[in-house]
Amino acid sequence: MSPPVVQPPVRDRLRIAIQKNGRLSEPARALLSSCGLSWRESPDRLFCYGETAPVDLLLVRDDDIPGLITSGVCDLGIVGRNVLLEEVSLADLEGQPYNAKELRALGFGGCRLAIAVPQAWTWTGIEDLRGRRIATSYPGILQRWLDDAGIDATTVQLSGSVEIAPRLGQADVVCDLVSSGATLAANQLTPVMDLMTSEAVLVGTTQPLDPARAALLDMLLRRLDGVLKIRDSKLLMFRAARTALPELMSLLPDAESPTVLGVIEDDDAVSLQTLCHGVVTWQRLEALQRAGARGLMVLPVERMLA
Ligand SMILES: Nc1ncnc2c1ncn2[C@@H]1O[C@H](COP(=O)(O)OP(=O)(O)OP(=O)(O)O)[C@@H](O)[C@H]1O
Ligand SMILES: O=P(O)(O)OC[C@H]1O[C@H](OP(=O)(O)OP(=O)(O)O)[C@H](O)[C@@H]1O
Ligand SMILES: [Mg+2]
Repeated sequence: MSPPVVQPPVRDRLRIAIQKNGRLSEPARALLSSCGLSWRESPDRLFCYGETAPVDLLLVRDDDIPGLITSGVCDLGIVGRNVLLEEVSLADLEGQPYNAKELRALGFGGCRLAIAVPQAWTWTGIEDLRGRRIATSYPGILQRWLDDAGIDATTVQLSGSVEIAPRLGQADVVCDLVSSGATLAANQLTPVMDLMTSEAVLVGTTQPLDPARAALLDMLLRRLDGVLKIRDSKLLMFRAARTALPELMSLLPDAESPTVLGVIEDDDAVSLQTLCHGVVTWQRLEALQRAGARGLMVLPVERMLA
């Protein structure tokens, strides 16, 4: 007799997969903490039980995150867009649909996936890749990009240290992640074309969630939107002559709905407060001061709910 099929119990807690060790681990945790989540560490440090909300964390290799979501083991994940797009591309090349998608871009882990060629080459354009061997850890993204461009080339799949492949004679060029460009330069390579720009993204399933988890996801997205919106925002306050307002406003193109208040016993003066979404540098403050602003104050914004 075959063993009975055991259905997994219905989960009423949300489960988020993040990278265990690596570039995205700390910023991902910090972002979720700033959404009011906290966890109890388990002895194995692989599963963290949500304390302030029924939202648990799973700590894994980043490559495993998309699969954990498509298989329904986790509801959400934080991973580089490059990793998600690779899985989407591989499914697409096989004519399969993919049931996970990017829900939010998170503004950290920025890098790009680029083609880089030996510095000795004179690069004339994408046609130069025809018939070449390209080393990469992203065969799916690369293949789709080559197909779109109608270029026939050979992919040499490597899981790391891709930049060394041309020097070892394994490949002619590389297709790898670039941030500062230091690794390429150290290997005498020059970036010539970008396939994509990447940053950490929140990934979720395209399948409907049960009502309990759907409500938790809604709550998390609302908090996340509030955090992302104000992350680089500051509350700016100053006083000025009423007549100086037009010039001052022209210096604040990123100011959101400024509030202008009257000043007691000075009809010609106003007090202004506004949310600035760009970075408020000393140079900006000095420009405002030259235009007549006085008593300038820049205040951090801790939370915002639309
Ligand atoms: N040099 C870089 N600068 C900025 N972001 C990067 C850089 N390299 C990679 N990233 C981004 O950070 C993500 C994680 O990079 P990391 O090197 O930690 O991954 P990994 O070695 O594959 O980790 P894991 O052990 O979890 O598999 C990448 O998928 C990419 O989105
Ligand atoms: O442009 P740069 O700032 O030099 O960064 C790019 C390098 O960073 C990543 O490698 P990582 O350091 O994670 O090593 P690995 O991929 O071999 O694990 C990426 O794979 C590149 O090799
Ligand atoms: Mg990885």
